[in-house]
Amino acid sequence: MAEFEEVSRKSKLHPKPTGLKLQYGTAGFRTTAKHLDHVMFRMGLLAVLRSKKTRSTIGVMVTASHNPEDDNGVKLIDPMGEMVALTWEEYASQLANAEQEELLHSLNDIVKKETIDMSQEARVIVGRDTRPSSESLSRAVFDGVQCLGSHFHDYGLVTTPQLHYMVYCQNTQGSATLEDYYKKHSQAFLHLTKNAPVHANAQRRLLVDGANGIGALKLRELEAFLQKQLLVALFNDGSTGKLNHLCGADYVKVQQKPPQGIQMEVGERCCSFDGDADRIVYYYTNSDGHFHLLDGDKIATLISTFLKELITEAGLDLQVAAVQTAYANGSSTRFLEDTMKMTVVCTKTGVKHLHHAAQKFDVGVYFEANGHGTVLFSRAAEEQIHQLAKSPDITNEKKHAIQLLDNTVNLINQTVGDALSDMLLIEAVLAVRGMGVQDWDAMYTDLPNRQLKVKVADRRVISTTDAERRVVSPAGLQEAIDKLVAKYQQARSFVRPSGTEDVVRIYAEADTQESADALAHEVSLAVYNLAGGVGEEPKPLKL
Ligand SMILES: CC(=O)N[C@H]1[C@@H](OP(=O)(O)O)O[C@H](CO)[C@@H](O)[C@@H]1O
Ligand SMILES: [Mg+2]
Repeated sequence: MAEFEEVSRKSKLHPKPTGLKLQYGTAGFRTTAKHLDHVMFRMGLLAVLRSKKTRSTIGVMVTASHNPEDDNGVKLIDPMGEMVALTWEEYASQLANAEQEELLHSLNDIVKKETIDMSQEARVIVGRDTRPSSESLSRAVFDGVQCLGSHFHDYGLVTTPQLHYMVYCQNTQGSATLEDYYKKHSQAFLHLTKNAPVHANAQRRLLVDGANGIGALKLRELEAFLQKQLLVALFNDGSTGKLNHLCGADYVKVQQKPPQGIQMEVGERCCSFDGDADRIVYYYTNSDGHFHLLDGDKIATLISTFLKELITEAGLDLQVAAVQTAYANGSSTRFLEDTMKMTVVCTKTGVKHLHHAAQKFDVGVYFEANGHGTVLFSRAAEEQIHQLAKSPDITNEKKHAIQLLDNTVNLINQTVGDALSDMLLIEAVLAVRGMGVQDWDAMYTDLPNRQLKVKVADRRVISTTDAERRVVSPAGLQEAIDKLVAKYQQARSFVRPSGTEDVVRIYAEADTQESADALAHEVSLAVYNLAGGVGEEPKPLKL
């Protein structure tokens, strides 16, 4: 095709290392930054095709989220701000893996399969995180877009959820600025909190660990819109430390300890973002120095309880459901089902699965235990809420509830989990309900748990079923896990191959930390022995 002449020329400037194979994984491509230039160029090309196909603006985000600073990655964003459709993930892998001389063929193949009208206009928007490699990698994306004769707009440094939101706005309102994003979310926050009770616990400042990343920069920008209604003390703002190094949401969740670089007093409310600010976890230490983590499960519980109460108070008939993965703490599932009488759905790991499951309800609250999540309102539910909020003839009590609910809808970034918007929502709920972080923590007590990783020769030998909660192959592994679990009280364990790292993940929970650690270790030995472990045999954990 004539359109591809320029691609042929330019692609030589972005050569693919021969033989390198990459997969569009759970959250896009992710690997060491030096292997990604050709991938970025090609994702620029693919974004143009996707834009032509959908006749909409498509987003390309350059980030590797919580990975180390030297890694990078790229995620594609579909027209309504959601993650790119599954078939296009496959095209992405196909295009990224085509050897240099196969590139045009591969491109043509996608054009044919998708019957793309190449004369259709395309528009691509691009954003990036603060990694040193991100700027030049985003230039490779621009090159890809331009050599198919298309336009791009560079949003520069933005969080992943901000770019998702920009894509959504471009395709619904025709324009989008970061200022719109800050105004919309901060106004909803201010409306929600303006009449909140003055409560000693809720008044204190919030300590934020910015993971030395983009979230820190963008929090500073957001702060200017908050009229001092939220006092933020920002740590790990990127001025000295390394991105995600000994800090950030992933570190805090997996290590179950505070990040370095934060100065927290007993009982102070703290939170951590991850490297692209699409995850958040909260924590505090109590007077005996004990660290308390309030992860995605606790966040989901706080938010769904709040929404459910407001919906009831407003007299609306809307079903609130929670969507979790197997990593959700068993106590949270029990609390939601038994105490809150809510429908709880369990999906496979990866937010796209949770997002799709949440779309099936009037109000779907979805969170991964690691702190990535948001709330989805069906179009009809949102419409009902907005209409009732405008209605003049309702009681004062209902009016109060519906206005809170209406502002809550406006505060939520429904396109994807968003650390900034989730943070404002949590802060608003705590303020409105006059709750401190300990009150929130006391809603239920987490079962002690442990996550481990085991390296095996080929993690694909492990296949799972029942939303990854049971192993199908290799033979005997599930039976071994069942036997080990039966030795402990309130125990649960499962294993699955990671979608982002070359490891098998082990999860265990039980009535005590000792039991959870012992179970996790025994299950990792079973994996090592039955699924082709490599390297040293897993050792017991030292407490
Ligand atoms: C246990 C865990 O936290 N897994 C993470 C991790 O996936 P794995 O497939 O487990 O590597 O990265 C995903 C992308 O960020 C995230 O969606 C998921 O929750
Ligand atoms: Mg992230």
